Amino acid sequence: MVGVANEQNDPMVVINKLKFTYPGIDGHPPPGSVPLIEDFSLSLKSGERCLLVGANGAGKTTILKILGGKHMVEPDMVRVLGRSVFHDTSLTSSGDLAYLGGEWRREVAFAGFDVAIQMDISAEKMLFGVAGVDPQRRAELIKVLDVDLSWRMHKVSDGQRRRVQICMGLLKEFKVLLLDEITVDLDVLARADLLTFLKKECEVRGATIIYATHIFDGLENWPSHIVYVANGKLQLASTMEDVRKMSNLSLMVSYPSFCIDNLIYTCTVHSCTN
Ligand SMILES: Nc1ncnc2c1ncn2[C@@H]1O[C@H](COP(=O)(O)OP(=O)(O)OP(=O)(O)O)[C@@H](O)[C@H]1O
Repeated sequence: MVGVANEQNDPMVVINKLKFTYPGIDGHPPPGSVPLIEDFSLSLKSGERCLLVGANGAGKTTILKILGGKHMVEPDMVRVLGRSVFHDTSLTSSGDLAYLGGEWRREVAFAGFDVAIQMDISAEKMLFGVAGVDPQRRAELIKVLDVDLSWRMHKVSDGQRRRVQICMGLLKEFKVLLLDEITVDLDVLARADLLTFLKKECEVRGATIIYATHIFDGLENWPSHIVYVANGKLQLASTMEDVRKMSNLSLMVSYPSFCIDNLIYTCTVHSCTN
């Protein structure tokens, strides 16, 4: 039985031989189905930043959703801060575990803020309407994300709306943050500023971040770990170049020298169509 994490020493996130199959209409895995995720293990400590990479449909979002407590798995397969995320909802309601993904309304609600984004409301009202936030942190985030407080949410562009979303999702001091490609709508400068802020959150506050992305631009010095999620057989790599060769991801071709010291975990992720 795994206890509650002592954040100084214990891993913040532990995935232990994770196995997962999407349930069928009766709530159970269809007979004979191959698990989408199998034998996936990963452990991350305070301060670590993990990139989750892989082709479309590889299972990155599924893994983040499991980590965010949205899909039930055996309690010992996934622990965040020493607790089972699916069973211990205080992890998310307290803001210790935050999830920022593609769908605004749901993800923000999931992080504890149930706010309708498209209504006629100002960015200021949204960002100052969240209780229990350090005003200095809020001011820093507004600056980092270059949010204009007078923006009306029903009139802004997708990228501007996205900035407010991210700002909202980061207002509380999370311990573990799950990011499912949230930077697609951001321009290059905004993305770089955000990545710098997130790295600082890990280095200064000891937060742990898992970030699923296809965009490798500007990430050369960002991660401490890279996890490559792939269809089919067990994949093993020690550098991003290895990942590039195995995955044939065209985006990585532009970054052949992208390589860090501490790397790649192994896992088996099967495509649903296998
Ligand atoms: N609710 C669901 N029920 C059944 N199958 C699903 C469900 N959600 C996703 N899948 C399947 O699981 C597989 C992995 O999907 P997932 O969204 O985790 O991939 P991904 O790596 O995040 O892809 P992308 O890079 O395109 O976002 C896909 O084959 C997808 O069709």
